[in-house]
Amino acid sequence: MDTSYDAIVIGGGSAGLSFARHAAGLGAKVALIERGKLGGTCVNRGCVPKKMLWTVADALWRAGGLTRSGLLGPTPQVDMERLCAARADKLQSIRDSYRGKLSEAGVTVIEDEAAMSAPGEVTVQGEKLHAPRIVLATGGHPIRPKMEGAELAETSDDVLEWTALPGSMVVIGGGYIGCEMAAIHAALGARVTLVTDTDRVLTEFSENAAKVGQRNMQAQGIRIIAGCAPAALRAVEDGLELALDSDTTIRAEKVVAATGRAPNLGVLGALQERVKLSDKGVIEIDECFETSLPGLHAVGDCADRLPLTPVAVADGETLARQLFGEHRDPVALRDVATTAFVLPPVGEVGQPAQGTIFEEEESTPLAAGVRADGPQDYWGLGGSEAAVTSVSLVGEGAQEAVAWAGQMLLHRPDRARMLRALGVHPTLSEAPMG
Ligand SMILES: Cc1cc2nc3c(=O)[nH]c(=O)nc-3n(C[C@H](O)[C@H](O)[C@H](O)COP(=O)(O)OP(=O)(O)OC[C@H]3O[C@@H](n4cnc5c(N)ncnc54)[C@H](O)[C@@H]3O)c2cc1C
Ligand SMILES: NC(=O)c1ccc[n+]([C@@H]2O[C@H](COP(=O)([O-])OP(=O)(O)OC[C@H]3O[C@@H](n4cnc5c(N)ncnc54)[C@H](O)[C@@H]3O)[C@@H](O)[C@H]2O)c1
Repeated sequence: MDTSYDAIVIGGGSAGLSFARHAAGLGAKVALIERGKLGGTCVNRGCVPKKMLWTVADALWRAGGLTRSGLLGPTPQVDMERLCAARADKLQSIRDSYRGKLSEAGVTVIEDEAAMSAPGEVTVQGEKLHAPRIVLATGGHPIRPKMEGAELAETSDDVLEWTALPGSMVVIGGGYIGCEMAAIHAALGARVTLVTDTDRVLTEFSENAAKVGQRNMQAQGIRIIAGCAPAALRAVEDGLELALDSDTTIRAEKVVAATGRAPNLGVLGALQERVKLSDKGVIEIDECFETSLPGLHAVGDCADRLPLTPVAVADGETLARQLFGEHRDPVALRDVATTAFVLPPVGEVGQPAQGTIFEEEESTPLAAGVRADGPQDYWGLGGSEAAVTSVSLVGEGAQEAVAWAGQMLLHRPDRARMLRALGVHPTLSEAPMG
């Protein structure tokens, strides 16, 4: 094994893969070290398997809502064996494609656990490797709530490997993961309760969009208990019992903790003392993704950016260009579009905290896919008449539309200019034009 490189990247997820391929493409000699499966969280236990489940859940949910509009026939059933096989094939094909791209780019891939042994030095498989630039792209892991019996709860890592669907489940946490897991499994037929310690779900989104999202989840049959941090979890004969307080308990087959994630920092060993963390507990970085330890960079979920795949991928490429090509500024986080895959999705881009200048709730049922019992749609524009700075959407297709809305926001349009583009009728896009 070669022991000297221009850069060593630890972690083969979205950020690490992007850095390695781009740095090697710019002529650098790069080693990538991954202890698990190539592709990391997004490919193996995040976005991709989640979206596969969501797609099946969405189809069932749509079909259910269309019976009153005349869609009849046998109710579709989920065959978990087929779904798991399709998932395994899909994930393997993505991993294979990454492996091919790394090999084409000339990246040395080492599949084992890496540890930093000194600045500029990484130990793997008993060998010491050296590089003037070490890049941490180690991602994160789910954290459990502080309560008695928390170890009995499963996490999104487990849920995305389930081979059978539960009849009932409690989800703790009302963030992206909690809401997505709740909406998907409710559509797949489980009786779902979501318990969160905040006063509403999806607090990362603007209040009114999130409230519409929450009402849609309730309309799906999900029981939402807000403002509550459960006290204890214990095993009972037919499943689990979650104590909300001293008097109230809920029983369910499965309990899922979706109470946040923390960065994987074990790789730092004794060097951790020299690497500054932000208030959020992730690695603090400067404009060049450099940590407080010179020559050590961090990208993706372990760093203080936004824990989203497109950001991890863009930051990996930006750092590669900064180190081995021409300087490029990191993408501005204010312009990153995002979506919670509930039913229908809640999407947002920009800075909604700057105030709302236009809102419409419950647009025509036609826009909601001709469902007689259509869920509520929502359209919100934020900013000022002179400069629209955010778009919030709830409705079918919001996950696609919000990205294009983000393209418009890059040009900082005034409201009149933004509304000059007509929406397509009958779709979610036409609401703010009317
Ligand atoms: C359930 C779920 C759903 C999600 N859905 C979406 C979505 O729809 N859209 C979206 O944009 N984002 C989504 N995300 C977030 C997205 O998955 C992450 O932002 C992204 O995967 C982060 O990539 P990363 O490269 O920083 O980290 P990771 O993908 O976590 O990669 C880090 C890698 O480092 C490896 N590693 C760690 N320590 C070591 C070590 N010491 N030695 C060697 N290797 C090591 C790990 O094995 C891992 O493979 C989701 C996340 C979850 C959990
Ligand atoms: N669709 C997507 O793009 C997508 C999907 C999944 C995850 N992600 C990314 O992953 C990140 C992590 O997601 P997440 O949902 O794990 O974390 P999160 O921090 O967004 O949500 C955690 C939720 O759990 C609640 N909570 C924490 N402790 C609790 C307790 N003891 N009792 C009750 N509630 C409690 C919090 O108030 C919060 O609502 C997100 O910020 C997001 O960037 C993105």
